Amino acid sequence: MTSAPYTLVLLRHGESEWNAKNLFTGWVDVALSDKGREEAAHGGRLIADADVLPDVLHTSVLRRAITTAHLALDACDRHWIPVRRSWRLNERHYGALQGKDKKATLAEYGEEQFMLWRRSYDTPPPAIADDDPWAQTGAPAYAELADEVLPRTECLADVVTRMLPYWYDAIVPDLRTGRTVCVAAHGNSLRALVKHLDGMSEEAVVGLNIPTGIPLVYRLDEHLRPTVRGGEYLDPAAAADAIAAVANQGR
Ligand SMILES: O=C(O)[C@@H](CO)OP(=O)(O)O
Repeated sequence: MTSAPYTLVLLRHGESEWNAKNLFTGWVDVALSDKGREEAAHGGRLIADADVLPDVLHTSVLRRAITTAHLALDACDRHWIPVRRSWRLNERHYGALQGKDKKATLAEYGEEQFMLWRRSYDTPPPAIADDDPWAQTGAPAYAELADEVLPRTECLADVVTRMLPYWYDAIVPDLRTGRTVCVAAHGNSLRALVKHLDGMSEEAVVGLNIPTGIPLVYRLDEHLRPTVRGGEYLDPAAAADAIAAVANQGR
């Protein structure tokens, strides 16, 4: 059997208020719904039951990931572990689609364009205008980001490019010390990370969806390659249902 010295726990935030309303969210800083808070605490109980207690936490700077991590870690008595946050783990910036209804967007632009924007690897949605109410221009959370680095839209390829430096510079060093690392992030930033871990092609990642609130555990070998491709969901049956629900959003 391949030895697996490193353990990585990926956690997509629980359902957000905008997931519940079926709105494109991206960098808009929405809260968890009550169901999302429940999912987060349940995720923490799954982590405790599977005995993959995190030693260190990395989150995005968006409250739905931060709150999810807090509730999950509280539920498994790991609320006290050190934490680092980075915009590099944020959800994909959804450009001018932020705040738009998914169903209405599908009806207006048709299946092909809708899926190109949602899941194609390298087609970003139209850029958001700086004076759009859902733009992040001037937001204090990004005050340290140079204006030309602050995204106005992103495709998944852009997320891979901005996420990987954080993987190598912040997460990998924690794994290498033998700590169990929890990464609390988002559907598309975790798709970018899973693509990297599993060595997925650009074509294959189009079909990858990550469910909310169900921990996904990767055991990694000495080269940081997964011992099980795709990792292992701590509740595989619930994950399968939730993956189908994410894939069908807008319909
Ligand atoms: O709206 C978003 O930011 C994301 C995640 O909720 O949606 P999608 O799954 O459509 O990429």
